[in-house]
Amino acid sequence: MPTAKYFDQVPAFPPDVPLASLPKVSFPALQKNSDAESKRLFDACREWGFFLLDLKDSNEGEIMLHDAGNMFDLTAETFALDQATLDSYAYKPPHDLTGYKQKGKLKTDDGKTDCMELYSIKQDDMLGNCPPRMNASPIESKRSDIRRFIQDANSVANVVLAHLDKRLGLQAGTLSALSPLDQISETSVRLLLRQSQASPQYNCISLGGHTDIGTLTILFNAVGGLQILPAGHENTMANWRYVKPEAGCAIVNIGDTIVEWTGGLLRSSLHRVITAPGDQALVPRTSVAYLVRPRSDASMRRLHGGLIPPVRPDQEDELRPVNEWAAWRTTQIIRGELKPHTRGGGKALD
Ligand SMILES: O=C(O)CCC(=O)C(=O)O
Ligand SMILES: [Fe+2]
Repeated sequence: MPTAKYFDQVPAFPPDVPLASLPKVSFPALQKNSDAESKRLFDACREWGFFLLDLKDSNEGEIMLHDAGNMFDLTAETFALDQATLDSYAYKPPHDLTGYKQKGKLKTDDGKTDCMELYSIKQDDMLGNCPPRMNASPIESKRSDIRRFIQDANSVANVVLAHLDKRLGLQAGTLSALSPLDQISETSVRLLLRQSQASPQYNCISLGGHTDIGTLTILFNAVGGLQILPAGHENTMANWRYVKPEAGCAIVNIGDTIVEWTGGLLRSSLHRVITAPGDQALVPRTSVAYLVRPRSDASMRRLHGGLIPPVRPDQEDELRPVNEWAAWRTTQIIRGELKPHTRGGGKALD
């Protein structure tokens, strides 16, 4: 998450909860093109589909952490608005996910409903790639901070994508060219709030199990509650593992789109948010996510080259445009016709 300042404001993460042993990848080492760090990144994307990205000791990384702090402050300001005002910016699923989602709109794995408030901000709106939308007032007044967060998060994402290009044996720049800042996409900044609980219900699912639909996600949080279901494990309460947020680190995860593009080589892991552990449940839980989606004219078709296995004669190539595929998948999940599960992590070509 952001800087240590935000960790100092919340109770400590308890020592006695089951943790996902996520690899921690050094951003400055990736910037210096360390081959060992690049390999660790790739292995993490295949095994877990998740890793901690340590942004400290890098100028660009420290700026990113500062930007994320601004987004934390924006999250607090936005959700402090009264309910009627927030409701006037309500999102319109499945095609327009920009705006406010109140709690209780989504089904969780246990048949109940979620308790997470979300506000999605459209990248194209902030960058001027589309006619401006009217957002809640704290967002309107912080357009330049949001723009800076987007630009810096996009640069961080591109460092990660460049290493994935290299490890996959794709031509340099292949993945970043599929989500450039100057082209229309569904990329968004998502502000999330789980309110505090006076008498915590530790088994309460705040946001149901899902995989992220896009390319990759850069997530910042200071309070725990994010959990991953490790690959090969049945979806039972006992099998989920907490991710422990660390000061100076972002949490990065691979989305379904890269799984499709790589023929299942990289993993998109099932994750969810549950009540924060220990005393952390007593304070509001804020998170900020930069959700990278491909440019709207891209397709879900498998990429060619390098380690990516070609489509076999018994397989059907996925040819749908990215947004059509995303709307189809979102609708299927909302209707309960598809149960999200971990995807990818398959074998590479030798
Ligand atoms: O709040 C979190 O830690 C995770 C949120 C998440 O998974 C999402 O927004 O897709
Ligand atoms: Fe997610």
